[in-house]
Amino acid sequence: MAHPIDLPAWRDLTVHAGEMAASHMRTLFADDPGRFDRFSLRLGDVLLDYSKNRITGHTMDLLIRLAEQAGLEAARDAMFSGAKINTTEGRAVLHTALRGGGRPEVAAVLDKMGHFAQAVRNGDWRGATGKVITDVVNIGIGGSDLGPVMVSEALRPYHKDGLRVRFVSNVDGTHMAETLKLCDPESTLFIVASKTFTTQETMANAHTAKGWLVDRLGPGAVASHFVALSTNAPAVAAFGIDTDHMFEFWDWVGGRYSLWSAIGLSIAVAIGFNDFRRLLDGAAAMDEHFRSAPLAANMPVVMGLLGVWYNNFMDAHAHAVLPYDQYLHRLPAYLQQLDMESNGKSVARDGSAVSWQTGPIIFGEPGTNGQHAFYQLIHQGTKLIPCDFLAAANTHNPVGEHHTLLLSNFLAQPEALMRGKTLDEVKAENPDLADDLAAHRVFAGNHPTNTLLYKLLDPYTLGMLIALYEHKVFVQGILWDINSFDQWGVELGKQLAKKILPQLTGADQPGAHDCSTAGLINAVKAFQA
Ligand SMILES: O=P(O)(O)OC[C@H]1O[C@](O)(CO)[C@@H](O)[C@@H]1O
Repeated sequence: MAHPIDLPAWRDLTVHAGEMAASHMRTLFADDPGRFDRFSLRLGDVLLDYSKNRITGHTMDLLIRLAEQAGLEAARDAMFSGAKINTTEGRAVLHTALRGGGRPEVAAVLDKMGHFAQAVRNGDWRGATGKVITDVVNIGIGGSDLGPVMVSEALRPYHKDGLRVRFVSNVDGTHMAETLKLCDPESTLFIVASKTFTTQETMANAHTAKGWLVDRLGPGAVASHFVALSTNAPAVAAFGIDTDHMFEFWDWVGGRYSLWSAIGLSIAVAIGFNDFRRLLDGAAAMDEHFRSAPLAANMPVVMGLLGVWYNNFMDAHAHAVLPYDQYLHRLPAYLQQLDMESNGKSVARDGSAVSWQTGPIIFGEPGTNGQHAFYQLIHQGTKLIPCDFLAAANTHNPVGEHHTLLLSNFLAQPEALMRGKTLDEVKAENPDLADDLAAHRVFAGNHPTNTLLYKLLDPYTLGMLIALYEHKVFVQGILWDINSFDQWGVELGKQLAKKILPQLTGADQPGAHDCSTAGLINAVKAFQA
C-alpha cells in the first residue's frame, strides 16, 4: 500500500487544513443551526456529538476519502476474518470473536467461567478450611490488569455485596503487602492473570501471594485459593496451579484487547456472569456497527478520522479523555495502554521509518477534578488538545443535586472550549478593566471536543464504549499504516532490567553501562549499605 502521505486525499487535506486555519467554530455554528444534527451519531443508548470540531462537510468528505484510499474497509474485513494482520508476530487479531459467538473453544471457556463465577458467588467454591470466598485478588499487569480493573470499577453498582475484588499489578512489594493486609487467607482467592505466564511483575507477585498463603494454610491450600488465566498451560502447571483451574485463551487475543476473554474472570466474579455476558453483547453491537455502517455514519471511523485530522494536519500531539462519570475513573489509564501501546509506533507496516505523526499522548482524569487541575492549559495554553467528554444522562447515585451539577459542567466545558471569550466580551463584563489585564481573561476558543452521552453506565453500554475505542484505535493504525497489535517498544527496558538485577543484589560491579546508570547502581547500593 502507498504510504498515507502519498495518498491524494492526504494532499487535499493538507491544503484544506490551511483553508480551515482562519475559520472559528463560533462562526461555523452561527452559520449552520443544523450542525448538531449533521455531525452527531446515535447507536442504541449512546450518542456521539462531534459537531464541536474544526470541520465542515468538505472536511469529513476528504477524511472519508482518505479512509477509502487507505483501504480501511478491506483492512477491517481482514481483521474480522481472522487474517494474520499482526505481521510482526504472525498472529490473527480476533478479540471480536470473543464476544461474537460462533467459536466453540470460546463458548467452552465462557461456560467454564460462568460456572466458576457462580460457584464463588454462591459459596459453593470455598477456601481450604471451608470458608466462603470474600476477597478476590487479580494478579496481573498491563492488559491483564487495566481492562479488568477499569471495568470492575465502572460496574461497581453491579457488584455482589460482601465480595471484594482487588487488583495487584505493580512489582513494588508495597502493592501486594498493602493488599494482603486487607485479606484473610482462609477466604481469599487469587486469580493469576497472565497471557504469557512469564511476566516478571506478575510472577513475582504470584509467588509472594503463594508464599503468604502457604505460610498460613500449608501447601495443600494452593488448589482452592489459586486459579490461572493464561495461554501457557505448562507454565501454569510449573507454578503449581492445576490446569483444571486454568481458564484458557489464545494467541489471537492481544493483551490490551483481552478483558473479553478469560482475563475478564475477576469481572465475571464481581458482577455475575449474566452481566458479564451483557458487557460482551454491548461490544458485539459496536462490532456489528463498525463492520456494517457506512464510513460516514460509523462512530469508530468518525472518531478515528477526527483524531487523524488534528494529529496530522493541525499539529496536535495529545488527546484528553475526560469522563464526567466517577465510575470511569480508570478509563484514561486503560485507554493509555489501548491507544499508546497500539499506535505508539514509528515503523510502517513495510518496515520503513514513518515520516508522519502516529499515536498521540493520551491523558485524562474524571471531570470535574480535571477542571481544577489541567484544563487551564487546554483553555488558554499554546497547545491544541482535542478532548473526549463522556457522561451518563442518568446516575446510579441520585444524591441531592450532584448529578445535575456534574452534567452542567459536562455541558459547559465543551461549549466554553468551542466558543471562547473575546476581548470585547471581557470588556463588556468588566468595563473598567485595563487592556493588559483584560488580555489574561480572553479565551481563544475553537478547541475541538467530542461528546459521548449515554443513558446509564450499565454493562451493555460499557461494552459498547470500550469496543468503540478499540475500533477507533484500529482505524487510526490503518490510516497511519502501522501494526497496532505488537509492542516491541516494551522489550528493551525488560532486557536491561534483567542485566541490572544481579548487579543490585550481588557483589557484581556494574559493567557495560553508561556512567549515569553505573553511578546510580552504585548509589543505590551505597544508600542500602
Ligand atoms: O499478560 P501478560 O503476558 O503477563 O502481559 C502483560 C502485559 O505486558 C505487555 O506485553 C507489555 O506491557 C502487555 O502488552 C501485556 O498486556
